Amino acid sequence: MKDKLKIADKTFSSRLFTGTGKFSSSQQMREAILASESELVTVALKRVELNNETDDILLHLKEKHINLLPNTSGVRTAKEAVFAAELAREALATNWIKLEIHPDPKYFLPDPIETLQAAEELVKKGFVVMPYIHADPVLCKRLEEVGVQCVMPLGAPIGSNKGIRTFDFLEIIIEQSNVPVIIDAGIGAPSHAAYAMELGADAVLVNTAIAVSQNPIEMAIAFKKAVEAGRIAYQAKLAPIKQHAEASSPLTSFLNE
Ligand SMILES: CC(=O)[C@@H](O)[C@H](O)COP(=O)(O)O
Repeated sequence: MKDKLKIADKTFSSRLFTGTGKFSSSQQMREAILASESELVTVALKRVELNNETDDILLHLKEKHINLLPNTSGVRTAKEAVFAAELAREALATNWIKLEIHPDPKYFLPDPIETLQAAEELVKKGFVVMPYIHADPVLCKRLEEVGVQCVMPLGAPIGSNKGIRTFDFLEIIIEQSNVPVIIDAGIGAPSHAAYAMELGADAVLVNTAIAVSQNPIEMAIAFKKAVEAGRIAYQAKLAPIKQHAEASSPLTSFLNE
């Protein structure tokens, strides 16, 4: 029995969210996403033809269980992000928006000031805001205060596949958060995703590691299983880490007899 994740008015059975970039074809993207059993799939507004019902990407994602999550990737300011979100709401009939403001072309690191400003405005306009941010516990609290529905701190830079490099700060964010924490970006292997879930993340978002794999469908299945395993381990509570060795079976009574 899988436990469910609730964000705003939606409930998810899968805690693996996926992206749509970097696949070698739309058909391959579709097959990998179906194999992942992901129910929340992010699409870059700049990549889809919003007013075209036959847009290739949208057409390949037309499934009852798939919720599309438009993202604002490509915008540089809060003003541009709000404009992009409004366009997406009108064209895709969803008030959900993944807020991404990363003007820096080398590391794509999110701009915290523009993100907070845009989040506040979008919440006031009735959006369910899912902000992509650095693993900054203070910013997470500020975003929560303005009414975002979750936070999406990065594990490592987008597309770097480096894994959970922000570990210490993610732990604080998870400890303090009153909204779901979704670890986004830089997750390069199923083991990274399992680790994120063992830490107590509510979900993870993975794109590059699945899309650029030599076999994206098999990799999507591996990520699905890793996320499930990590979640079960988190719920079962991991054994505490000890500084010294501790025998796994009792030695004393055997030696004393
Ligand atoms: C913020 C952003 O763009 C990420 O959601 C990205 O789509 C996923 O990151 P990876 O490509 O590193 O998995």
